[in-house]
Amino acid sequence: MSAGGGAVVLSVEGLRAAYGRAQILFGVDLALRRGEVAALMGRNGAGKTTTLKAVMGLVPPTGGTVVFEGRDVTGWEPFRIARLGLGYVPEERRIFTDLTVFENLEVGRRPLADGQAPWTPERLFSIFPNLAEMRARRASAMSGGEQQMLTIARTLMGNPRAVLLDEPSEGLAPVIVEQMAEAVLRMKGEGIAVLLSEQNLSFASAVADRAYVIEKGAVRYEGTTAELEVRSEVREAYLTV
Ligand SMILES: Nc1ncnc2c1ncn2[C@@H]1O[C@H](COP(=O)(O)OP(=O)(O)OP(=O)(O)O)[C@@H](O)[C@H]1O
Repeated sequence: MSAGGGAVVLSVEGLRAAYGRAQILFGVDLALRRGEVAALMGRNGAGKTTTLKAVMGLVPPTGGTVVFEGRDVTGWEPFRIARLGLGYVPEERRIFTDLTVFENLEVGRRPLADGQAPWTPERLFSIFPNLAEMRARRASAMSGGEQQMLTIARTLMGNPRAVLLDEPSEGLAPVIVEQMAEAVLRMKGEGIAVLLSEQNLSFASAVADRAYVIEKGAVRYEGTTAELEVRSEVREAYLTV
């Protein structure tokens, strides 16, 4: 599938996945271009999380292809895909609660790919200023939203070129949602391509250039988030409850 614009970093074609006998994805097509933020939208149970997991190899694809930076990684083990430079931040937080913010970041450090400026805790603190203020704090003493930011920051310590973010705004207080949006935009500013799953159109519009709307395991609509704002019939069909 051609996405137009910049070079395609991640290309997903006809992706199928199932949990046992329950088929969930029926051929998902999407592309993420270099340096863009794209939103994967859809109602609860539409298949957003399953799409991200199937891309990452956490759920084995039963059909279709996942190509990352020109390499067919379909069904590879997740750690191998991550090593190629595709980061993944699940909905549930993955941090060490007994470690401080700074220590959690250090634990995430990975050797970098050729020619990339490596992330350091100091560089990350400029993207996540709220984490800078609590660098010596144990993660167990942080709010859920702060832990979510730390999870993202720790993923960046692995120097990914693209990141999959599963529902980054879910369950966060409005002020933290704003900080999260700023952090996503700063990631984009650093040249990292981001594919995030999202139910909330206002968050998606704030951060994403384009949106894919998924329902019953297939993409039903693709367009800019600005277009989605005015296409009420699409929102009513696939987004509003
Ligand atoms: N481990 C699992 N075993 C069986 N079915 C599952 C499993 N995980 C998810 N499902 C089912 O797959 C479908 C898609 O779920 P998925 O989590 O991908 O949706 P989603 O769009 O991310 O929604 P949500 O916003 O609720 O996370 C749902 O019907 C869900 O019940």
